[in-house]
Amino acid sequence: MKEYDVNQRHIVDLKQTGKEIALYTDDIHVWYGQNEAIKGVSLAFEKNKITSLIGPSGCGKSTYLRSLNRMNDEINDTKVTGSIMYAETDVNQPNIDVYEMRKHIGMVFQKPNPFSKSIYDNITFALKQHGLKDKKQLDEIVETSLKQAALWDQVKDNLNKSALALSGGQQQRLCIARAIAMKPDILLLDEPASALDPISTSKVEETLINLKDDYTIIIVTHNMQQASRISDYTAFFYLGHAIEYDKTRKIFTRPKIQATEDYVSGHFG
Ligand SMILES: Nc1ncnc2c1ncn2[C@@H]1O[C@H](COP(=O)(O)OP(=O)(O)OP(=O)(O)O)[C@@H](O)[C@H]1O
Repeated sequence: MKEYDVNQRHIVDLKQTGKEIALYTDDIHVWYGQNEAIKGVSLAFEKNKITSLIGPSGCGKSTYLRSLNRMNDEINDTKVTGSIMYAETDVNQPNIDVYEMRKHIGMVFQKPNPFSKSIYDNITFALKQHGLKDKKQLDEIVETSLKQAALWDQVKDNLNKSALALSGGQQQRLCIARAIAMKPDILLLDEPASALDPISTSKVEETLINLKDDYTIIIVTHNMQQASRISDYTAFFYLGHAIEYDKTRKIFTRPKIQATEDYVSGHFG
């Protein structure tokens, strides 16, 4: 089994297959002050597929994920270098309208974070901020997004109820509905099911599998079963590098790198 090559540029692997790429990063580095948390990650994400980012705690998965729609901009003393190519644009350039870009690259966080508003308002808030006023159109988007997030049947008669009265799993699916209401191309999810019970987790997983027809999904997960159940591709992160990237099946059955094998088989450390 091979040792890892920290300079491996996985975008080449996917580009060679001729698949349609929704987003790729080229040599991304992220610093928090003097601490370099991401040390040159080049990965590509195939359109309408789910890619899982896995790896031990502190290896940089969330940092990398957050860099993809510039959420690290919100953290003081953070520097991100390298390119993040989306629709032929490098979204890591300073002149990018981050607010506009996040309409295309949406995010769902680990802990469900609905606004303290009604279910309906949670979904329409950002749309209204972006200037959409037409009630009929807003109603339609609320219905479609909740259906896509597999929540419509449970809440359709209570759209004015507070989102905070929903269960944790329902709140997370509402957050997914809120993200997809903006019709992003790419959905970033940072351990979206880690705070949920097994039944809610499996509902969120089902939702994600169904969403892949319309979205490209990139998910950070600590749950190996989850990665193997839902994702088409998996990238293994280690000490700030993406040291192995492949079809999920291969990562879990025939990884090329010893550290990946140790991690996925639970013999890490
Ligand atoms: N807001 C921050 N400010 C300073 N350092 C940070 C910040 N967020 C993360 N780091 C550091 O960056 C490194 C990578 O952290 P990150 O959270 O990206 O890893 P992770 O793989 O997602 O971990 P986990 O699986 O535990 O969530 C760690 O050394 C962490 O301490």
